[in-house]
Amino acid sequence: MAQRPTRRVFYGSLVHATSLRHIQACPRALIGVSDDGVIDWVLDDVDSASIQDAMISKGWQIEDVDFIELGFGQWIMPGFVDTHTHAPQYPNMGIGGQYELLDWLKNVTFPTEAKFEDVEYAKKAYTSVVQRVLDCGTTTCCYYATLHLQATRVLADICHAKGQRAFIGKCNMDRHASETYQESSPAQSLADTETIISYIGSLEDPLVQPILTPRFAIACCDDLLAGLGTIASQHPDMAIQTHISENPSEIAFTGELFPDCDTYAHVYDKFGLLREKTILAHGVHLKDDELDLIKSRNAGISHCPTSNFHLSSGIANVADMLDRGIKVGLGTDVSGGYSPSILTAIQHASIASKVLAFQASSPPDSSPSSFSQKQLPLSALLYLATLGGADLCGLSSVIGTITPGKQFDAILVDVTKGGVEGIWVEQEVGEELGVQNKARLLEMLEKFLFCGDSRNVRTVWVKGRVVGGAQKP
Ligand SMILES: O=c1[nH]c(=O)c2nc[nH]c2[nH]1
Ligand SMILES: [Zn+2]
Repeated sequence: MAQRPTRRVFYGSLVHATSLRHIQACPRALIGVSDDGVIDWVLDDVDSASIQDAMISKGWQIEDVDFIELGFGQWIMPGFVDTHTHAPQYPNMGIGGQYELLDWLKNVTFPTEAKFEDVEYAKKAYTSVVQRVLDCGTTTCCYYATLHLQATRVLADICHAKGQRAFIGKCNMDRHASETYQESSPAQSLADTETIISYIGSLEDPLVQPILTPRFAIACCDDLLAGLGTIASQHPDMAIQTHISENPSEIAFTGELFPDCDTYAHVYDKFGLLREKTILAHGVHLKDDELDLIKSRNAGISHCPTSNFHLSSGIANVADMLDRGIKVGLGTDVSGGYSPSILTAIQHASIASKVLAFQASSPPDSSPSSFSQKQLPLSALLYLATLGGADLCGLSSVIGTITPGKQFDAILVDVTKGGVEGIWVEQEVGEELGVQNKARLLEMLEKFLFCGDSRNVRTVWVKGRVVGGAQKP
């Protein structure tokens, strides 16, 4: 029996942000994806009559491939990268907004996370969390788990089985949490960290990687942070995630606990935890010298605007970070944030930048290369949600754009009525998408980013494998 072809060719629109300032919109692209999930070639503007010839020019025959033709109002774009979320907090989404951070942790979050001691509960909860995140179009996700070793294994197993690209972190937290939800000692925390690193390695899945996860400086004693610094030095390529400078009371308490450190960022630096692939969530109140330090260490920020608004933390000055050349990605930060979708983070990142712009006391920098005191353009929003997030995680050569040699982590978006009932886009009589109307494609993209939801995310691929979406083929 003839083998089913697994090479795929897509014909239709392609949209991606290749930099903070540039969106490439190709209304009639032809994309060849190899059977190993790697993008083999991309042709920018192909007339429908020339498809066969174009494929032959790449050495591909139409009979040997799955050929997928997109309709009007549909396009391929890179999957989203969520650079900061808490898998065990999904049961709490939408509640607790009356609190600020430290009370919210005590009253809402720690009691919920404590339930993940029960492995059966973890299996049920994490199975639905990971599928929900995938269906939102998030192909790469940086997950905080809880402090529990077994439940963290479960989260890694589920990402592995479902095919999500994921960073999985067992939380380190040996103080200032609660009697029933706190690790017993730094030694225990470090031993469990070594165990989870080995366990995730044993899955032999390049998509699923461990990430060191000191919860935040308040929750880790000096010995624990020092031990994590040692583990980090033994694994120079491993990613690290933590929280920084989210809320004034948190910053003040951190200062009391680490009187020898000039700033919050210096605490992590002192213990060797500030380096390339260190993902610092929030960074709402960072000072100049901290930003300099973060930049000099090549670490970056996960901007979590939904959470920053919901827990009344403040507004992170992303434009300033970008002007300084600091890496920035977006994070949903569920359940400080109340949405699992990066689309919501995009919308709130836009609002946050507008609020800062209209509150600014001086006129914006007139240089076109500066983002400061200006609203973030669509290109920057899309970049943060895709390639910027990938860069923060050390994956910019692997994912984040639809480029030959990268892996096909992508979503098929549909903003037509055929996709979902509602608003959306009507094709005008005689209207075709071609090079002459890229603007129409960009308008549809904008509509999706600001009013879309998971119903518009029709299919989701990670490394060429279908892993989610509203209408999986
Ligand atoms: O938004 C946050 N969510 C958390 O779970 C957390 N823990 C420490 N600091 C935190 N901030
Ligand atoms: Zn968080």
